[in-house]
Amino acid sequence: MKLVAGIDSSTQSVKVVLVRAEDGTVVAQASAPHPDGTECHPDRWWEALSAAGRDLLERADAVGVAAQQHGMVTLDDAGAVVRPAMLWNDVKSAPQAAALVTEFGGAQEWAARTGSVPTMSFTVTKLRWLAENEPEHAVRVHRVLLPHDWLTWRLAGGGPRSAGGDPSAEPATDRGDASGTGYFSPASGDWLPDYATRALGHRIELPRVAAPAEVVGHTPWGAALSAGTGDNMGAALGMGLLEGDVAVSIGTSGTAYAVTERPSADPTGLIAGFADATGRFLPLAATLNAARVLDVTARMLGVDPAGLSDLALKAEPGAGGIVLLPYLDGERTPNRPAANGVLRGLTTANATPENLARAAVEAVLCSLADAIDYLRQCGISPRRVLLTGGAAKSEAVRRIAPAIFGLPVAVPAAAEYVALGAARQAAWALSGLGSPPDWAAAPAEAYEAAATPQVREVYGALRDDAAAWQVPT
Ligand SMILES: Nc1ncnc2c1ncn2[C@@H]1O[C@H](COP(=O)(O)OP(=O)(O)O)[C@@H](O)[C@H]1O
Ligand SMILES: O=C(CO)[C@@H](O)[C@H](O)COP(=O)(O)O
Repeated sequence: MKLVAGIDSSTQSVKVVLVRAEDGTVVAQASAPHPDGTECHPDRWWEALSAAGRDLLERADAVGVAAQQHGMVTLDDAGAVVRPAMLWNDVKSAPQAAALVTEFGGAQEWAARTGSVPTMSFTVTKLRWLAENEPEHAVRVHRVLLPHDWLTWRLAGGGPRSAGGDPSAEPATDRGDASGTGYFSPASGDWLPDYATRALGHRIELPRVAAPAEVVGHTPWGAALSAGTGDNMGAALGMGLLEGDVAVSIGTSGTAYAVTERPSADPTGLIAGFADATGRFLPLAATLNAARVLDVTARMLGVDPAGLSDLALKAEPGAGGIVLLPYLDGERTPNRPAANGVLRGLTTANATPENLARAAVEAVLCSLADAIDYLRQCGISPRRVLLTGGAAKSEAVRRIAPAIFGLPVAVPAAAEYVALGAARQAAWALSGLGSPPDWAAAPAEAYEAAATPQVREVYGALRDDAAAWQVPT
């Protein structure tokens, strides 16, 4: 019996699953936390992976890594990390994003060339930030990798000699994760090296873009390494998204995405035109404020996640007139890097823990309902939503989601879908076959509810009221 391991190196933690290659049955799994923040030294990911993967990875015949997208891992000519990676949720490069859009021909041109109009999440904007703010680091950058590329390279023995690695090992990436850099064309599958050069100020080495089922190297114990991918592409492969399905993930980020046969190029920038991990495409809207909005609301109310859910379900739809705009740490979709959260409609009568909890759940879901609408504007017609991510464990989120989305919601059985997608890619690479192995779709719990468009209307009025969310400068 062949075993494959899948890794999800996400913002808050790393998860490792060991599964049977033939049918995807999980044999063992483990996780370890990552440090909090919007920058992280890649060595911390390696240490967490080493802790969680102990006793699992070495049992695998093949390993695949999926990881948080966009993070900028800078290496010098000896393969050493130049500075901590700037992550997708780091908003420092918002001014550089706006400048690059203008400098490289405007939003239409960016969408046509790269599939996306870059916000501060995209790697290219972080390159420009580095050039402008840390020239002493910028000048040392020889190679730029994404989090999953770097971890795959380390698993293949790559790394600086000081860490026992081989700096000359050739790194690889896949078209899914490459499409979040801002210097790659998802439609053609080629790097756009001039974009990276112009952003940073000098030419850099980029990883080879591997085919979806390629073996890109081997671990020291002989396991095959698949190309790996970004976490959202991993989840799409792990869940086996079908035509008509829109996946909504509520983790550190909120995402809504679908698998399509044709590339997308949205000049409004609301939809990122990513590639997927199978040779198709993954148009996606990503928000910065998702599960953490629920975390901080629970903390304010002095309850745990289950307590927040209980409170929210005791309140009526519309939270007694309280509405929360959840752009707590600036927002990416829509592009409002300087926004903060806004709570509107508090009265002495409605200011209860129940209504505050409900307002937080409705806020996160309304921002993701907007994301689903942006997908519709790109020609996607969702028939149901597959709800995943850490906050999909919340009963309130599950029960309120169909009312806010106006769509049936299916919650696949609790599992690490990003890590399972990485494992499925590894099993595919191991098989040498033309398509991913047929693993049975996970059973899903169905949730339906009467739509509450009035909740979205009140939310939409606050979202569109710039005077309310603009922070005075
Ligand atoms: N029962 C729950 N109710 C609400 N939120 C939850 C629950 N369980 C976990 N979460 C939240 O899920 C988030 C982590 O989700 P996850 O998808 O693992 O994140 P990421 O992949 O971005 O690191 C945390 O913010 C955590 O508080
Ligand atoms: O930036 C994006 C997608 O474009 C995020 O979805 C990241 O990929 C991080 O995801 P999580 O840590 O929330 O899983």
